Amino acid sequence: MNPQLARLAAVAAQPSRRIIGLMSGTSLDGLDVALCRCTGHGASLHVVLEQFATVPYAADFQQRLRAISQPKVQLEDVVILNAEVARRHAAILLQCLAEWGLAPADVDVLASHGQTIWHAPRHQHGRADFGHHATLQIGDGDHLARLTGILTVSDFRQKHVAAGYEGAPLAPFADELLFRKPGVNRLLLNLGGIANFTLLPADGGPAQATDTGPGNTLLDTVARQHYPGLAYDPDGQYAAQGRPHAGLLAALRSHPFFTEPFPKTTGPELFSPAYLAENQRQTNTKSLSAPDLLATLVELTASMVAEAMHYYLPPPATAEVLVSGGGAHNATLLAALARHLPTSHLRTTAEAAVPPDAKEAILFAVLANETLAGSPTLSLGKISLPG
Ligand SMILES: Nc1ncnc2c1ncn2[C@@H]1O[C@H](COP(=O)(O)OP(=O)(O)OP(=O)(O)O)[C@@H](O)[C@H]1O
Ligand SMILES: CC(=O)N[C@H]1[C@@H]2OC[C@@H](O2)[C@@H](O)[C@@H]1O[C@H](C)C(=O)O
Repeated sequence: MNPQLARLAAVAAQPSRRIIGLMSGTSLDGLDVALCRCTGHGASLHVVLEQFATVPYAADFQQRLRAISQPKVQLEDVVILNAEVARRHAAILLQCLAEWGLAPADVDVLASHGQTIWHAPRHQHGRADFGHHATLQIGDGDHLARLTGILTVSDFRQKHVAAGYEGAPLAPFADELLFRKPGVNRLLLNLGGIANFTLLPADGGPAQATDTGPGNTLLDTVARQHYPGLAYDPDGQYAAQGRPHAGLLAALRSHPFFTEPFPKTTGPELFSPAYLAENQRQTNTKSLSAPDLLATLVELTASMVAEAMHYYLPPPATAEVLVSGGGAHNATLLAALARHLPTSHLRTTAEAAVPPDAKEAILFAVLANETLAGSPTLSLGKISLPG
């Protein structure tokens, strides 16, 4: 037997595994690296976050990732970035390990999401010649395994798509294991580039999950355009100085995504700078001040989260809302959510001992753990041997 297969079987049979989750999300801000100790699996899973870092991308690399997530690109650029994302992620990971005083041999498994460059659920591509969902993440797992020497599980979304789902959100698989609290409606709200949530019903019913629309992606676009040198609106301070523009908000809310049935997923392909610019053109709001624009977008994100939540949990039902993702730092966005969800209790996932910035990277560590050690009904991801 190939000794690497024996090692794979041994890691899968261990009572616990040290797994590094890597997540690069739709905000393109950097790579989240979560070193997790995963003990057990399924209902008996216990996860301890041993280390966490977000390593920001250099501006030029960020710009190239943004440029590749466009409808028309040079195929060669995609091919090269597939290898380059993996190489950069491997270098970042090795750097983190060195800073944490660890060697690759101290880690059992690498769980890598890669970078989504295009997400095409059926409702979004609408093609008559292909009636299925599709999505593409780059940053190849074989490169990661070879460059780090660590057994790698990657490309988690394709099996979900093959099974007839949209490839996202994958969060409910881990949210179920990490956050279920009997007798309480728990809503795990992730405010990344795109906003998505998992509802874990109080009655023990199945987890429900959906994307709700933009999270920070358009807020970041406006911050970058109007405040040179800023990547986002720090703590929502500029949005707090503005007032939502009712006409623009109504136009933004008229996007067909918002009338698609739940559950649904999307990406920055749809909620792009072009969508914002076109709605500003139609509503004569091109000269709206940056604070007013930001306030309008905060209102869009918050109202769409509330609308989706109320679809699954009509008032007066209440929920404990546990927020994660970078949007958890945007005080203006959190205040808008609190206004739209007056009967719910808004907290961050820190409430359940999961740091909000680390949650998505932990998710992929959990998914890899389940693939290796858990039930065969949830074996997402491809396995790459390092040799
Ligand atoms: N201090 C802060 N104030 C306001 N916003 C912030 C702050 N810190 C981070 N953010 C926002 O969070 C974003 C990054 O969030 P996160 O890393 O959760 O997104 P992501 O994982 O890339 O997205 P997704 O979950 O959609 O894939 C930043 O682009 C910014 O908009
Ligand atoms: C296709 C894709 O990359 N989707 C991401 C994105 O970022 C947030 C939201 O849209 C969510 O649906 C998903 O990520 C999380 C980790 C998920 O799958 O649960």
